[in-house]
Amino acid sequence: MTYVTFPQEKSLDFVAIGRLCIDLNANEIHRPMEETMTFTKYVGGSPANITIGMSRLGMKTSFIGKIANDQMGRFIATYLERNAIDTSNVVTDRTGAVTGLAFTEIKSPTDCSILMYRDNVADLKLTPEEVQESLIAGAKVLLISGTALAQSPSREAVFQALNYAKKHGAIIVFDLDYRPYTWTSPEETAVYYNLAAEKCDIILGTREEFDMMEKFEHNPEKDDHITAAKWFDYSAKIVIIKHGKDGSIAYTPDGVGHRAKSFPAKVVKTFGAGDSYAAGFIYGVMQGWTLEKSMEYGSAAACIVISSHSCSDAMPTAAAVDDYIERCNRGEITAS
Ligand SMILES: Nc1ncnc2c1ncn2[C@@H]1O[C@H](COP(=O)(O)OP(=O)(O)OP(=O)(O)O)[C@@H](O)[C@H]1O
Ligand SMILES: O=C(O)C[C@@H](O)[C@H](O)C(=O)CO
Repeated sequence: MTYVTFPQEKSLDFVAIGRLCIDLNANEIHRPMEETMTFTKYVGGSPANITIGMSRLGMKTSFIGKIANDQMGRFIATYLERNAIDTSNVVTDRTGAVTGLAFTEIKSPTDCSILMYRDNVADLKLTPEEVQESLIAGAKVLLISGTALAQSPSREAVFQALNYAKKHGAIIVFDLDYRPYTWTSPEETAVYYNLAAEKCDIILGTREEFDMMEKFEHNPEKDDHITAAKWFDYSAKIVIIKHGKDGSIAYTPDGVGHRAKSFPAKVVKTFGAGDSYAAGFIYGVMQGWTLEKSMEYGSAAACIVISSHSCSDAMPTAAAVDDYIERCNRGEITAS
């Protein structure tokens, strides 16, 4: 059964809008940040990571965002270009804004956290006038990510991108990607997330992220079916609710909850799971695969990333995901 039909006549497979920043991942793992002395620098930001994942899987990709006019900004642009991502709508800030930094603390495979430096960041300064309509008009998929809704003018830029996507028939994917740091109140967060979600075809989030969106709803049991059902009255055709290592469920308007098996992983750290899962899943549905197969592919991509030190740099190719699934099926990979 096909739940989403992609506009095949468009030449660009995928464009994302939002955060481009830097991850500084602790080299000395299994210790707190206070005792961590060295870090490795990677491109970061959830929508950037997903775009890198899509490009590694062989899709034609582009990014809409804003970078700082400094060495970090240039590092990001160069990395995207080296990964075959079109940067024609990556704008350079001229106001002295800086690159967002995410320092990651890896205390154990299950105890990881992120310390964010996000004051005056360039990515939140993208304006609606800077979003190129022609780019979105030529894309099969537009992905938005919740963090870009946290402040103006980036918030308006995302809504403008949504208007263009609706006008030109791109499939819209919303990765909730809720990071509390840049929001001022839970009420503001819930209102803007809900307004954006109404326009989206595929919504992906963790149970906790959907709880945040349900601030003004009645769902005391945190029932996934109730959560998903609301969105089918708007534009949604697929709502995925993720439950960490317990896997994810994709709900569809026919009331079915699709589940896929998850895979074992030798976990180094948990962050990046959601981004690689999103890339693998979107790639799968764009190939016309079943939701179950697409989710399986996302889960395997996630396992590869959480078994690695980085998020962006560890995004796998299609051959690497196929190989991981085959090795799991042969029993060659066990959980850590
Ligand atoms: N420990 C694990 N072992 C195997 N697979 C995992 C594990 N953790 C996550 N996954 C896979 O990754 C998918 C997404 O993970 P999760 O629900 O943690 O997303 P997330 O919270 O958005 O991730 P992130 O930490 O990047 O924000 C899961 O549905 C599962 O398939
Ligand atoms: O959310 C961030 O900006 C940090 C990311 O760059 C990091 O790679 C991550 O958490 C992935 O989800």
